[in-house]
Amino acid sequence: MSIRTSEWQKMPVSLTELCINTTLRCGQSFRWRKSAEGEWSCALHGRILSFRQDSKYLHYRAIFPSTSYATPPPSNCPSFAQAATMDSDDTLALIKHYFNLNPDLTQLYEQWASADPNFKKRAPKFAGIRILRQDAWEALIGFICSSNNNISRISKMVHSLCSHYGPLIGHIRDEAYHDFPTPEALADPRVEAHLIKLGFGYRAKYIQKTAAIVANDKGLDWLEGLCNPENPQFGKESKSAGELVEGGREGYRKAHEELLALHGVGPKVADCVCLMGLGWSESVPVDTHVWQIAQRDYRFSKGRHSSLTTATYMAVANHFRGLWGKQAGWAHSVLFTADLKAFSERLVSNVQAKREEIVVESDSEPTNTEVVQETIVKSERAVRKRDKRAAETEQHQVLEVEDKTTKRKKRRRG
Ligand SMILES: Nc1nc2[nH]c(O)nc2c(=O)[nH]1
Repeated sequence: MSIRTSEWQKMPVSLTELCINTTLRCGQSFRWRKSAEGEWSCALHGRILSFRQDSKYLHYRAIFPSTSYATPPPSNCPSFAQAATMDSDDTLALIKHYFNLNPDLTQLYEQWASADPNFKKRAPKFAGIRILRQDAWEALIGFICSSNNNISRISKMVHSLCSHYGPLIGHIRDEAYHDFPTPEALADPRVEAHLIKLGFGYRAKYIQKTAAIVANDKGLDWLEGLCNPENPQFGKESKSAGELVEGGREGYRKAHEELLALHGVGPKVADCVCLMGLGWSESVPVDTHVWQIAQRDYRFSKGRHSSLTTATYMAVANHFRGLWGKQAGWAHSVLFTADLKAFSERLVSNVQAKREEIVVESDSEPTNTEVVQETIVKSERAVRKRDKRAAETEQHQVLEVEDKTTKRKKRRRG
């Protein structure tokens, strides 16, 4: 496959408004790869996008496959449906959309800091953390992979999904870049067994079943129709508001509720999809980090909210919405990112807040507490039972492997 590479271009943007080193690796999108030369790359909407950043500019380049694809691009692929050629290059529009560059982050920071003394104290100054506007489908599958998982393992899983099931776009320095797979590509019943072999555990079934619902039953338009009408998907800006879900709090609630019906989607996963894939900026995903922040800094450790039940999940999210306003999801991601171990030394808060000893490491295997908390907040009993059985099966498989390995070692030792 031959490729066509555009020249490097640049657009002015300050690090306070956007920092790609933070935004691309803080647990929102799991597909960006950074080269030894400091270049970030990912296949997006039928091209490979690459970025470098300095204090004044975001430098970008797009690599397009030539018109002769090894396999024809699927017309139903969210990325390919609007894939551009170099001749109709919409790369700048895609970048502005993807990085969600309209909201003024400096102004938002001031608003959050004046409403919330804890935000003022803890938030890293000039961090440039923005909420990405990802394709709804990619966000849905990425966050199904995220359940009881850490960022580096989620990234490996998503990379594996793309390289096995996504269309090949091209290579950079011999490294292959695939776009995100279509719902149809993941809906085949054989996908589940293959993903189990690839190490997805109980998430394999969720991915295949959710893909089958989207591909065969509800359709991608249904999923994309759950978007905030103020923040439609890339290339769908012209859709009339009547065809989309209503805006405001009701629209967000409806989108959240509909997502909960899918396999592998609990309240936290649904909120991540609402925030990062559907443009509902008031959505606040309450995971272990956010729950610990709420306990440590917002008096959620005592009384009726001492454990993360569904009611507590709602109370925490509503508390933050009341405090931070319409873009509460953006504010949450600043504190969430500052709490990740990978960032805790690099992002220094206003008062150089010393790290707490009990930081949950995002890049380590989930602790029992994390697993239990994610299970508790599943809203339906049936979902809870199904999850537990699946998790136990995975645990059994792990134990079986460990058991066999121990026996083998013992035998070798004689
Ligand atoms: N509350 C949040 N949970 C997350 N998990 C994940 O992978 N990313 C996030 C996030 O931004 N917020």
